[in-house]
Amino acid sequence: MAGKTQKKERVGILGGNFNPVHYAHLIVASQVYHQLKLDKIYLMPSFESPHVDPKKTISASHRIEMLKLALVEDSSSMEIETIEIERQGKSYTYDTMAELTSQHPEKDYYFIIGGDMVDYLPKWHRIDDLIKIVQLVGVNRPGYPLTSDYPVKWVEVPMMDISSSYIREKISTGSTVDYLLPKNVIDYIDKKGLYQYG
Ligand SMILES: Nc1ncnc2c1ncn2[C@@H]1O[C@H](COP(=O)(O)OP(=O)(O)OP(=O)(O)O)[C@@H](O)[C@H]1O
Ligand SMILES: O=C(O)c1ccc[n+]([C@@H]2O[C@H](COP(=O)([O-])O)[C@@H](O)[C@H]2O)c1
Repeated sequence: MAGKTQKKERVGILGGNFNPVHYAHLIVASQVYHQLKLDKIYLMPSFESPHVDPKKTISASHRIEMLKLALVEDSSSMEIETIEIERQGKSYTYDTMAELTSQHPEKDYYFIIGGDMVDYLPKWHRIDDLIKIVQLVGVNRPGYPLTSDYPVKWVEVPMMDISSSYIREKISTGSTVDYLLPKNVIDYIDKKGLYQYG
């Protein structure tokens, strides 16, 4: 229609290793989706998170399977973005978001990070370019302050001291992880014998 500007779609991206996905990831994604009134949220598994030892990460196919299981009940607001898995190599967020923003100029991107990650922003690859193409969204995480020298939009989520490393450690010592992640993901981990040895 002449003279009418199309409203840009507002898309949130929660990047991570998801090794494995847990309820804090899902709650963070859902809270940001609702509080910022976004149109969609993508959970984006990294092939190799820049600050994570690749030896401690299981295969991308297992991580994607677990994400699919976690989203079976909510595929309307949340989806999986596999661009970094397909690209392989180190998953630098600037590289990914530059590719996505040039493929989708009709979208505005909100890149979500937990409070623990905010501290590391000065070390991120091309951070000064990244903040020109996405809006960073920070969510609180127990033990981390809600401040940054970068333009971070803060969203308050219920505090949850849950992490993938805690879950991996509990599984390797035979302790329960019930209610920390979806039951169908726990069943998958059991069936495939994942994380048994730390
Ligand atoms: N409990 C939590 N509260 C807030 N943010 C979280 C929480 N757990 C993870 N996140 C955020 O989700 C994103 C993806 O996290 P990631 O997949 O690395 O999980 P993790 O639980 O931090 O893993 P690990 O314990 O292996 O480091 C990151 O931005 C991280 O800060
Ligand atoms: O681009 C970077 O330099 C960079 C450095 C650290 C982390 N990231 C991204 O931040 C997200 C969360 O990282 P992590 O280590 O918690 O999996 C994930 O998408 C990573 O690719 C990106």
